[in-house]
Amino acid sequence: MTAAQRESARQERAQRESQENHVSGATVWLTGLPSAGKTTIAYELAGRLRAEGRRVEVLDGDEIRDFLSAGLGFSRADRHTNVQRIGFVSELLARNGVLVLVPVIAPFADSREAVRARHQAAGTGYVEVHVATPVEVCSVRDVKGLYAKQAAGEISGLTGVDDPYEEPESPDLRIESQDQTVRESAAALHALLTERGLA
Ligand SMILES: Nc1ncnc2c1ncn2[C@@H]1O[C@H](COP(=O)(O)OS(=O)(=O)O)[C@@H](OP(=O)(O)O)[C@H]1O
Ligand SMILES: Nc1ncnc2c1ncn2[C@@H]1O[C@H](COP(=O)(O)OP(=O)(O)O)[C@@H](O)[C@H]1O
Repeated sequence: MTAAQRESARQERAQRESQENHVSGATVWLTGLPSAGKTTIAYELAGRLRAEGRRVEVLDGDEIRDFLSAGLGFSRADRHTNVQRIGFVSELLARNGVLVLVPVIAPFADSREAVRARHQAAGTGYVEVHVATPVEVCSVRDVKGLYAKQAAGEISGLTGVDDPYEEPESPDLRIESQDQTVRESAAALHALLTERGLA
């Protein structure tokens, strides 16, 4: 079997599995700067969805970097590899009826597009959420002290400061977390998922 035939067979299998699963899973990717609120919103929403009886997983960026992406750094190539690995696992789970919340920076548009294309080819739902908290707010929150470390010259290559963040041009939802509570942010995303028949 050629590589093209293998890829075509893989896509057919993925589409068949997606159709056979009666509960529609999807990947919900929350992209944004460090301290934007991605993780907090993901866990708040996951709690609400689980209480409603939905199968949910959160693919937390930090956990992934401890296991699936252990050894990867923050170069452009490593971030791309990290995002593709997460996208691969997420699509597998989503295809099998799980609603997968992915609070991962994913700073490069081409990396995000490759993940979206993989979902599209398999017929698996994909929702992009830009947690669009401005860097001025993120750097005050500074949950992990990274902005302070960058300012002190202890680290470099911090997304949004001295490393690129390519904003999504047309996300399915943009959350301005600086203007609302965590519950309100999670509720906005819950409303979108309900509208799309995913929650
Ligand atoms: N240089 C640099 N730039 C950006 N982020 C950094 C960096 N060093 C460490 N961290 C912390 O790593 C956390 C996980 O990153 P991600 O896997 O989400 O990033 S990426 O999509 O691969 O770019 C990410 O988690 P969040 O703060 O939850 O976004 C950061 O806290
Ligand atoms: N509307 C909101 N949505 C999400 N987080 C918020 C909001 N308002 C304030 N925060 C706070 O911002 C911080 C975001 O941290 P975190 O979720 O770890 O960000 P990220 O995962 O994007 O790095 C938390 O301390 C959270 O309580």
